[in-house]
Amino acid sequence: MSVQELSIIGKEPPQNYFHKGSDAGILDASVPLIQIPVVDIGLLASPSTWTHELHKLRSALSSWGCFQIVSYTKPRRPAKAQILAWKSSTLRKILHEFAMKSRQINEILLKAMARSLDMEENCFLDQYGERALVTARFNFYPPCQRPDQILGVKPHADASALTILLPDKEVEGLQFLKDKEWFRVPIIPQALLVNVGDQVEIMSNGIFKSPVHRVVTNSEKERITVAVFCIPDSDKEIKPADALVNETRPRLYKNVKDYKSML
Ligand SMILES: O=C(O)CCC(=O)C(=O)O
Ligand SMILES: [Fe+2]
Repeated sequence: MSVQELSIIGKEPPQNYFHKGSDAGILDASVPLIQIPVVDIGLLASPSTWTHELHKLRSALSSWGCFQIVSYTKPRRPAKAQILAWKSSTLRKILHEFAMKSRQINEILLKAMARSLDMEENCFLDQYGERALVTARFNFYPPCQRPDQILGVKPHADASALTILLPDKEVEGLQFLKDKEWFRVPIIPQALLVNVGDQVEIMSNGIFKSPVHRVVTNSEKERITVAVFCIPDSDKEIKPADALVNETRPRLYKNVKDYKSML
């Protein structure tokens, strides 16, 4: 029987679902809120508006490794793809549009991240390659009777370059680890959550952190999220950008290739 079915009939999940880490038995859904900025992706598009957003981006990524994005400032003309996304009705079409949009967001953000470190804007994107992969994972967390002992997802860091998460509109659950403490992500309507994955940590020579995160469960409500993993071309060598290696900041990572399958 699946955990979803067990949850419906009110039974506990098998033992391997019980959290056994150092904070086992005290899983806390009410940890402090994360202090990360909301970046307006529309403002990242032009030199006249990007300075403040780049500053926020750099500080969020070097401390937390994540931030939220919104698009309050609309592009001058809505892209055709955007209009299509509203109108299309089948999951296949919507998912395709979402993947395409995620690819664009990934590109805009990798350029902005390079600029925020005063580097040439294609520094990260060039490593990314032409045959990059966008994979989406649907996460369904059924209500769980033992939220104090059972995690939805165990602590991990993502193997992607960037991860773009479409959070649940009503139910919190995602938490990030910083300085050995857990912080929860609030629900911000219309926002996407972006976190750095291991491969951007490598490219940035450790300046941007790939944060450890986990998902706690809820006793009453189910939670659904879609995680989009942006993954570099498996033929491309990923390495710390030359401009970020110097005498004061030695190279911290070896070159990696097809990193996702190395794990
Ligand atoms: O569901 C979430 O909030 C996050 C899921 C996650 O971390 C993952 O799929 O890698
Ligand atoms: Fe994750």
